[in-house]
Amino acid sequence: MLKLSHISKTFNPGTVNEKVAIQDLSLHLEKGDFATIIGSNGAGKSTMFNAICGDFLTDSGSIVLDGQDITFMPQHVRAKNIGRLYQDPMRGTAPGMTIEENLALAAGKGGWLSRISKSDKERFREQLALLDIGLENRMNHPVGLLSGGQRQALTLLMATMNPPKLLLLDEHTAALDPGTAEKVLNLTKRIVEEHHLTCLMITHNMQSALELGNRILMMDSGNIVLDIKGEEKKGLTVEGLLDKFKVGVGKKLDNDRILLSNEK
Ligand SMILES: Nc1ncnc2c1ncn2[C@@H]1O[C@H](COP(=O)(O)OP(=O)(O)OP(=O)(O)O)[C@@H](O)[C@H]1O
Repeated sequence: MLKLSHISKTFNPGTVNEKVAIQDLSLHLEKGDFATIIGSNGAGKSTMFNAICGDFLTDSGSIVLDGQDITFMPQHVRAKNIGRLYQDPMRGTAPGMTIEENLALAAGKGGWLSRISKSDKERFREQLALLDIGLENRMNHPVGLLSGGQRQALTLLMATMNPPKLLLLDEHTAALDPGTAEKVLNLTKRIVEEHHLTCLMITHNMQSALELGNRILMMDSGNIVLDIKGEEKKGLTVEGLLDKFKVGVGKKLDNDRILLSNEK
């Protein structure tokens, strides 16, 4: 479903601010793969997502999504097949518009909000009810009034309403309190399974990295240094995961958000 072949990206080349963010990175995701990604600060995790989404063109390598070479495809065209959630719950929804209007946009009704039919409304209500956070009774409320967790749940629903070929989750629960984060993670798991989505999820939470998905990718210095799946993933503990990183990379996983979250 996704094939990154030898992609590289250096920011500000030839200047004092030159930074090699991605270096000869290759990754092959099968349809339905759900890989969690962990790595040190500045390892290139978000940059890899930006490269996939077409925020910039990579310096070298190719990106193939579902058999189609998208290496030079403009960002807005790729966006039709790629859903993305960010850490900031304020991104991905229009705060001044109602829940119903936001859903209509996600459903592809464009600017024609007057086209929301009775059956659309019913469908939206049913989908919101599945989130199980009471949003189905607040369809006419502006999204700006929702809490961070409610907004992330809604963004997740919107990003997967027309199931994307690839779902990219960039620490999408990091800004939420632990209880809400767990709810949104459970919801993520359910939606990904229901639609058999191919998904990449960056997280600093080692436990989530272990519990969700079928693969764990570890990144360091602009590359994927470990790809853990199958038998190797089964029964792995947080300590075991951190040990693997230390042995594989030759240093401790160094991420300030892991330290702040009181994990090892
Ligand atoms: N647009 C840019 N211009 C210059 N440097 C950039 C740009 N985007 C990213 N970088 C640099 O590239 C490196 C990789 O950044 P990236 O955000 O991908 O790391 P990350 O693994 O997501 O880190 P974190 O866990 O801290 O979010 C960093 O050194 C970062 O400062």
